Amino acid sequence: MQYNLPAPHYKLYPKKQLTVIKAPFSGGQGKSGVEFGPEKLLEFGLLDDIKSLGWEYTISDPLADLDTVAMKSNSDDTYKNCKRPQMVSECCKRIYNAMEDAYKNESLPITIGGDHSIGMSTISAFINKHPNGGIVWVDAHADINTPSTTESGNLHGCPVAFAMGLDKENWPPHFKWLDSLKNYVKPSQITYIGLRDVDQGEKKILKDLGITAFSMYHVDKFGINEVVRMAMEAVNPTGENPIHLSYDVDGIDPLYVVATGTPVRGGLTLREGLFIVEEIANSGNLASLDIVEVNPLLATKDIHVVDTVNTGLSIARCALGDTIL
Ligand SMILES: NC(=[NH2+])NCCC[C@H](N)C(=O)O
Ligand SMILES: [Mn+2]
Ligand SMILES: [Mn+2]
Repeated sequence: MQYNLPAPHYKLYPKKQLTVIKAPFSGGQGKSGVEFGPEKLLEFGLLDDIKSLGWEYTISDPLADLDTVAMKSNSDDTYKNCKRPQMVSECCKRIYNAMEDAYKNESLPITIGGDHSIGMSTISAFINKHPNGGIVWVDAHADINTPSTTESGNLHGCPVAFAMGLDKENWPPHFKWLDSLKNYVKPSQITYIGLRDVDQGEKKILKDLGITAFSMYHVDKFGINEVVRMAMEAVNPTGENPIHLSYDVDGIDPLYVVATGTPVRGGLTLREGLFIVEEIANSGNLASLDIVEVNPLLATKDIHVVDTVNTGLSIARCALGDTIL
């Protein structure tokens, strides 16, 4: 006997077409290796997984002609506290355009990183395509520092603030293109799951703006099923609006995801992490997906790379309709 449960479906993509956007990018933080994330996900079989779930794919490689190594070593590329704004801006603009093209072709964009600074483009592109959409951001971190609050100066800790237009007076001038977009993400349009390392300045922003956020405490208190239900209700009260899922693999506990730049203990179990994705697939509203912060160089043992990359692949498969039964 099997219970009749909701199943994955895709209201926005009846033709089951998707675009893999490669974002081999590490300029939003200091460690090297996260630029090899996309390559590893592909090497471990992302495209076969996609095909076997009945999707057709195209690949978009918007950074292909950039010398990101040279860009990263350019020591002039700082603005006030922010590290590498020119590089981050140039790469993010290209990823924004790649997202826009995918949406235009009715092809589900899956952006594979690379560090999470690219989230500023993916959630901006999403909200400009779907002004009533909702964003679910799975992460140990809130990534909502502004140029004024960031302590590290790493822009992968700031993408949400940029996409919301916060602290514009202090933006590096390179981010003009983002400023000229029609829509910013509104506080009611984003929710977090998995938080456990939030900076003081970020806590104040979350509180002041009234952003719905579910930390690991909430997951323990209510259970993942209820947290996902509340999160979906917060950003998509009618249940009809498109959803963007921005998935930082460090949302999942470092027991499963070792090879990532800013691991924090006490995270989601692998199953909790995948359940979030399954529920979004079951809603029928998935519009786009990011999988970021896989850093294959940050592992002392091969098995750690295997675990981390396979976690990334599992996220992709759950999003695309894989089910256990
Ligand atoms: N995408 C990430 N892994 N972000 C980590 C951010 C850590 C810290 N809050 C910072 O702003 O530097
Ligand atoms: Mn994170
Ligand atoms: Mn993140």
